[in-house]
Amino acid sequence: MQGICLLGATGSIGQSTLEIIAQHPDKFNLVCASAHSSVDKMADICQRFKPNRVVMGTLEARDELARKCQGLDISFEWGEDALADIAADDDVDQVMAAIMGFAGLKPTLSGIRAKKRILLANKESLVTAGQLFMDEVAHHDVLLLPIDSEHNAIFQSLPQHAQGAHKKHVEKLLLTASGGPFRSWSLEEMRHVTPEQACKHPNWSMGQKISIDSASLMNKGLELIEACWLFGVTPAEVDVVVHPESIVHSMASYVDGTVIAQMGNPDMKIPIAYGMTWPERITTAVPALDLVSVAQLNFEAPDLERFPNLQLASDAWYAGGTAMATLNAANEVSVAAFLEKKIGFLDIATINRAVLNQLDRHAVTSLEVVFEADHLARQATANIINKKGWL
Ligand SMILES: NC(=O)C1=CN([C@@H]2O[C@H](COP(=O)(O)OP(=O)(O)OC[C@H]3O[C@@H](n4cnc5c(N)ncnc54)[C@H](OP(=O)(O)O)[C@@H]3O)[C@@H](O)[C@H]2O)C=CC1
Ligand SMILES: CC(=O)[C@@H](O)[C@H](O)COP(=O)(O)O
Ligand SMILES: [Mn+2]
Repeated sequence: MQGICLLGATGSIGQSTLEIIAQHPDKFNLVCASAHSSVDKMADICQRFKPNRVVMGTLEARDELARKCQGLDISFEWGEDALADIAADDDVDQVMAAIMGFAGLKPTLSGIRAKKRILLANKESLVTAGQLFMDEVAHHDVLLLPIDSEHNAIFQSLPQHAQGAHKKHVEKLLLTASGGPFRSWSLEEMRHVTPEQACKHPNWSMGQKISIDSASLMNKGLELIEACWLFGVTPAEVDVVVHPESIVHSMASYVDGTVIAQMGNPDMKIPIAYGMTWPERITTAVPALDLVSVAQLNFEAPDLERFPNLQLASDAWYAGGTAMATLNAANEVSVAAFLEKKIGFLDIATINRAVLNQLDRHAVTSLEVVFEADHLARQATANIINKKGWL
């Protein structure tokens, strides 16, 4: 029986993980769970799964949850320290890192330091603190399994004994991108899109932030950096390929001309279950892929002029140091501003570029340096957004 700590239990990845746990009660036990403010959703989780410990983002949310769950033998906690503590809980074997954004970094590091199996959905933690993150993984000899569908696909497409930094015979990684809801839209058409339109991903049902990132191709930019850290490559060794059907989840291209791909219906329960049971596999209740009904798989090159975020991510990688934390923070703030209808869709990339160019880059010598870069970039982004006529 594997004890699970589910960070971000009320989100999209959280819900899919709970489905896998519910399908296999003989294999998994929800020991700890967290959410930020979704009290009602968390109350349902508590009633259904009866974890030992639950952490909410604020004291108010914790108190409200505790009131709703009276009679349940659960420790109700709140705040950052408690979040880091549940990831290191003695009864936990695996930590599913599924918090949205930079807020996922500290608790994920806590799970690594406690030598738990890490199921990494939260790409922002690896993007912002990549070298430190991977050093901690190596230092604590931790099993890090990528849950992000593309990275999970690459992991499955690499030779069995060539994970991590070793990529014997592998020439390139082929990272697929759906292209998002505006794949074929002109810049003029994208100028006035609403958050509702941008959140309508053609193939995946996901949280708001990652849905906007998919629409602006910042998700692919973050994933490019994520792939570099996970598999020990540079952006020059990763080709982004737009594949509107999201059936091929990514590929590894070998020196002899072989390309190995992982395919499946677009449902996150597949990579989640894979991570939870690797090197074994279990059933997921996801329908088998019917290639005859899919009929066509299309591929095209990404358009960096209409989707400049992808180029910005590559630039940030090559700039190195805190540049990636800066870009990520700028993007988190600009996406939130777009969702609040304070800025337009195309402004996201314009602001991201301005912040990346404006702030100094520093070597990442400690976690504090990353947090400082994140803080400064959030401030700079908010200043740009609040400044009238910033364009
Ligand atoms: N959804 C998907 O299919 C995929 C997601 N990912 C990655 O997984 C992560 C989660 O994505 P997704 O599930 O879509 O996101 P959601 O927005 O659906 O869920 C986010 C979860 O994080 C919690 N949360 C939000 N802000 C904070 C915070 N400041 N502190 C603590 N907890 C917080 C939320 O709690 P509350 O509900 O209370 O707000 C919720 O439980 C992201 O990093 C995303 O990029 C990667 C691949 C695919
Ligand atoms: C499910 C998943 O992993 C998402 O990151 C998904 O890949 C988003 O799709 P695109 O960013 O390719 O549109
Ligand atoms: Mn992905």
